[in-house]
Amino acid sequence: MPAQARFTLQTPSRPLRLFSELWPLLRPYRWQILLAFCLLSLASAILLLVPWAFRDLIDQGFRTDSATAQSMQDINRHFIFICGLVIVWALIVACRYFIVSWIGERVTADLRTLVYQRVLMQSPQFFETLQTGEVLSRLSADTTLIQTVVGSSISLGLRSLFQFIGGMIMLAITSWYLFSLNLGLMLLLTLPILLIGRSVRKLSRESQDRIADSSAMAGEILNAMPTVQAFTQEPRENQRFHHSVETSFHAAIRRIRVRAFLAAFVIAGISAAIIFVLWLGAHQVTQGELSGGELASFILYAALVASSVSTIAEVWGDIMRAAGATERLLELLNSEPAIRNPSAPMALATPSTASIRLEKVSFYYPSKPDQAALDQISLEVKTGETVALIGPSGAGKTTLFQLLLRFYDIHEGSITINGQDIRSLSLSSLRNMIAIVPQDPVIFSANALENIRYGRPDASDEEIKRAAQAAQAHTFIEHLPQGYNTFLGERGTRLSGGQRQRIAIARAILKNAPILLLDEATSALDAESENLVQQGLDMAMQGRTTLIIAHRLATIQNADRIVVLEHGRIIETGTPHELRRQSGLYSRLAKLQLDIQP
Ligand SMILES: Nc1ncnc2c1ncn2[C@@H]1O[C@H](COP(=O)(O)OP(=O)(O)OP(=O)(O)O)[C@@H](O)[C@H]1O
Repeated sequence: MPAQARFTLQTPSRPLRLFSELWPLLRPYRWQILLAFCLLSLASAILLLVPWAFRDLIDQGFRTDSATAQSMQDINRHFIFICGLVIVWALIVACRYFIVSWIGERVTADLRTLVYQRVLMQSPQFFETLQTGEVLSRLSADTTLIQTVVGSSISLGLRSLFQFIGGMIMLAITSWYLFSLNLGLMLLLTLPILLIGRSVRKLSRESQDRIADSSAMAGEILNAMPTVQAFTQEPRENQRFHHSVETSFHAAIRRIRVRAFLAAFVIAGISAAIIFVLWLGAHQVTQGELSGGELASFILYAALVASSVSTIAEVWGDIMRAAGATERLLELLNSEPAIRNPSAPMALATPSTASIRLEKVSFYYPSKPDQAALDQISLEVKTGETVALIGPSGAGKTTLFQLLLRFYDIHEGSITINGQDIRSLSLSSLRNMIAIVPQDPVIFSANALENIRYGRPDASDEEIKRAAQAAQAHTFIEHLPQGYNTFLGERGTRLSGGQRQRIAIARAILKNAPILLLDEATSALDAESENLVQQGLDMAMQGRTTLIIAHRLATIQNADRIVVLEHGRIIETGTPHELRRQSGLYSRLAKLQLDIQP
């Protein structure tokens, strides 16, 4: 998919702003966050005490003038104190690690659920521009990045920040002169680090986008394997995927190169500054301006500060990377569905019966704004009536079904069910009134029982079997290796086209909705099964308002009325008998299809 066609939405681009947008996700765990923060502060404080204890150990414990039993005891006491500090520190670190990782996992799980919920709310228009593979990549790769940051990098960064601040304070206490020199040099280094960090973020978003591209491509091809193999396009698809993977590799390498440079810059710059300051410190000791213990603790604090800075730089890179991922997830999370529930939905007037009325309906697909898919369509279908829609391919028959289900909103006119505009009903009550057998039925990777139950989740096994019998699916299901418990394979790959259609019909019959939409429901059946299924459908249609799309006219001879569509307009309407007598499209088709003598 070309980059410009990808679904995009304006989101704030500053990393900290992005994280503040994540705050609603973190808020439920604020007590855990507070606890982690306390443990973090405590661990950092303890770590900062260690060089202090060493200073005392060197300056008091190693005094050459008093190698007595007393000084040995002092040394032992100092060592026991340091050991105790380290053990407490280790325990606190373990607790903090557990809590912070827990928060990371929890927030990621919540984020995945939220994004998925949001995606399921979207109308078909959304999926025309965003490939499923890309959504999957955002759900897995992007959320994993955020998990890394929330579950480890932030705590690492905070710990380093505490150590950095604490270390700087201790440096200042130990030797103000050396400290101010150190600080000046470090400030000089900050600006370039921030600038490089910014470019890491841009490159990171780029790299995640390229990964999503290749996932989207793989998703599409894996769904179309039989076609790929039938056209022997495997080498081409391999090549295309290879190219896409290479592009994402190069995008990742560009990011890694900048990060590597950032790491080298930080380590070299900070170390050089510290070595320079230590060199000055060593001179001070020889001149008696600083004690040996003070220089030793200064060295330890400086090492602590240096390692904190390099961790902060590393974490900053991670945060920039995750900011790119957050941006992409927020796009999904903030995307408003094109079709929304009305703010105050009307209750259904009569939920068990339905009459449909279309008045001067015009509709343009969003991707074809200049070409009307339906043009000034007016049609009334009374309760219990069966109306067949026929017409050449592309006439707008399926579109009409999509509009009844409110997958898209019309541009002109109105669609009412029982006199209520469908835009005033909640999406669920509207769609609960309609059972559809689509052109290309979907079979889920579950057994036959569960696949039919999709029509009505609370249906009993008995009801499911009755629906299957009505749809002429019972016999073939019974002959499957484990009968109704047979796993039907992903997307029903273990079923024939006709069998898939019969499962879909059973599902629609089970739903028991007042409106039945059949989109070429029997097109994949042989004449004999078609006849049988037709009987099932005839039963299902009884008392229901039915719209049938059919190319084979033989299947709609019992319809109350036939509506002929062409180029999005109704060109003929009447009973099969009436239309036969006119010299329009229907009678021409009927001559071709129905009058053929064997
Ligand atoms: N999602 C879409 N985006 C843009 N245009 C679309 C979309 N779906 C259908 N169309 C266009 O709208 C017109 C009507 O399509 P529709 O699927 O309703 O035809 P149909 O009568 O059901 O055809 P068929 O008998 O082949 O199923 C066609 O020109 C088609 O190209």
